[in-house]
Amino acid sequence: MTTGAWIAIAAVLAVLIVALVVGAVQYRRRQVSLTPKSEQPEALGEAKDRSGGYKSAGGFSFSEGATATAPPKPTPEPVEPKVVEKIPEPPVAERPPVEEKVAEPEVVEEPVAEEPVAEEKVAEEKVAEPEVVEEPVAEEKVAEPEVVEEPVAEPEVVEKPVTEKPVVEDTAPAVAEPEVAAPTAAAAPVLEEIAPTAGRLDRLRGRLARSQNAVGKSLLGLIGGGDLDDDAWEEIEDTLIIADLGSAVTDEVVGKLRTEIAAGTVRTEAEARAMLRKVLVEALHPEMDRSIRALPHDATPGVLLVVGVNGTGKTTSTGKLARVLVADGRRVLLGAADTFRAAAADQLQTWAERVGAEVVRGKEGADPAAIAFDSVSKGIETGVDVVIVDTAGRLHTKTGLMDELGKVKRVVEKRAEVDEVLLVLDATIGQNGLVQARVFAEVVDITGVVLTKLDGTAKGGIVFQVQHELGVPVKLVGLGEGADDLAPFEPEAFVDALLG
Ligand SMILES: Nc1nc2c(ncn2[C@@H]2O[C@H](COP(=O)(O)OP(=O)(O)OP(=O)(O)O)[C@@H](O)[C@H]2O)c(=O)[nH]1
Repeated sequence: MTTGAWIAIAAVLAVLIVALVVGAVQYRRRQVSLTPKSEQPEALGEAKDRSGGYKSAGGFSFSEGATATAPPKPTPEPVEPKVVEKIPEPPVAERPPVEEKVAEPEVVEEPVAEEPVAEEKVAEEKVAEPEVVEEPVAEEKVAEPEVVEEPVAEPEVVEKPVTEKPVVEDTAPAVAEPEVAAPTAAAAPVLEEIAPTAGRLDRLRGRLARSQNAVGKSLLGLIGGGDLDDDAWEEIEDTLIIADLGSAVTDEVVGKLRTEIAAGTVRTEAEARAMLRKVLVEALHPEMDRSIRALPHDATPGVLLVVGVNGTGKTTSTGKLARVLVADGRRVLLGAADTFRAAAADQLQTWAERVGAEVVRGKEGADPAAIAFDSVSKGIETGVDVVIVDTAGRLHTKTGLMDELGKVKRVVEKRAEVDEVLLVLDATIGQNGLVQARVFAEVVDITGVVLTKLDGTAKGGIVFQVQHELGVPVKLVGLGEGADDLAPFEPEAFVDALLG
């Protein structure tokens, strides 16, 4: 080979070596530049912020609790022994998926996982380790069927549990059953978009108007019709009674209307309308504080108890309220203390998952007070802004209710002050709702009322009566089965809807 040929080969080799070196350097650079990204993916940041993106402009009014209900108690450390015993022990197996932890670092699940089935431990221990989302045990199987029926309002909800809980293999030892954890572990929670909370009552007003402004129209027709004789006044009274205002409020309203008419200030239809509006708004006591005491204070979360008879819309209203709070940027924990119906906890859990709230639940039949206690304990431990406890509302006997509900409140107060006790009433049952309200009011200090199903009745007048009877404000109204069909109650807007 000639010298020239050698030189050519050497040159080619040199070029190859240089190319290899450059290639290696670039490859390493790429590796290095990828690392930091993988360590802090932006997506994670978003997932961690459960309420990010859901900020709302307002509409609902939240405040700090403090004075309304029973004054905070000293907080004795030891938990009631009974409570402890009933607390359902979470099977270690139920651990939530890894992604969940990523999305919600504060979530309690971690500690739970490390916990053996140490039920016999001391009370305090349990208190400190609320079992998040688990309930194996045979009883659950029995309750299975209910799960299927429950998700009336949210089809997707239903599917999860159903799919994951294949009619429980009757034989296997329930305790180890993984299906129990299914709903929790059920895939990465897809946070839903929450409808703007501002101006909700206005937006939902049509639903009220549809069913109720017949009342307003008839009143306007009578009052704006000129001279009012006794028959006309009687008809006005009947209209108000039929609309469920009750005799006391009806008397009050009619009395004021008579005074106004006698003063001769009402000469036109517009004036009649303005006068009627004023009298009805006054009867709704617009001066009452309707803010929801859900904000944290004194380093503890706001604590709300939601009470009411089963079927009135307690769980649904709890879920809707959680959505509003999350939309307001709050971290929410829901306590499924309605252990009377197996599906109720699943239902609540689904509501929570849809907005990224935490849940504390126990198995069916567990002591509601224990779950309520654990919920508040966990809420304090994880530093959430508000804990909402959905209670069971069996109304078998007044005594039973007294015992159960009274105990729930007492036990919760060992950990934190109860800021708000919301009584959920179904507007469609009219007078019966009032009877229920009286019973509950005797058991716990109701601080506010949530009137549901106002979209399905022409008897919105129950609002007047409930406030008059209980002396507490209607704070929220349910206007549909949709997840965001909950609105703050505003007397003026309500009367406007009534008058059409
Ligand atoms: N139309 C209408 N339906 C409502 C409203 N609020 C709740 N509901 C429906 O009422 C039914 C009962 O609601 P739940 O929340 O399960 O009632 P609950 O009081 O928790 O009953 P339990 O879970 O048995 O304790 C469900 O079908 C809800 O969708 C409302 O404002 N309007």
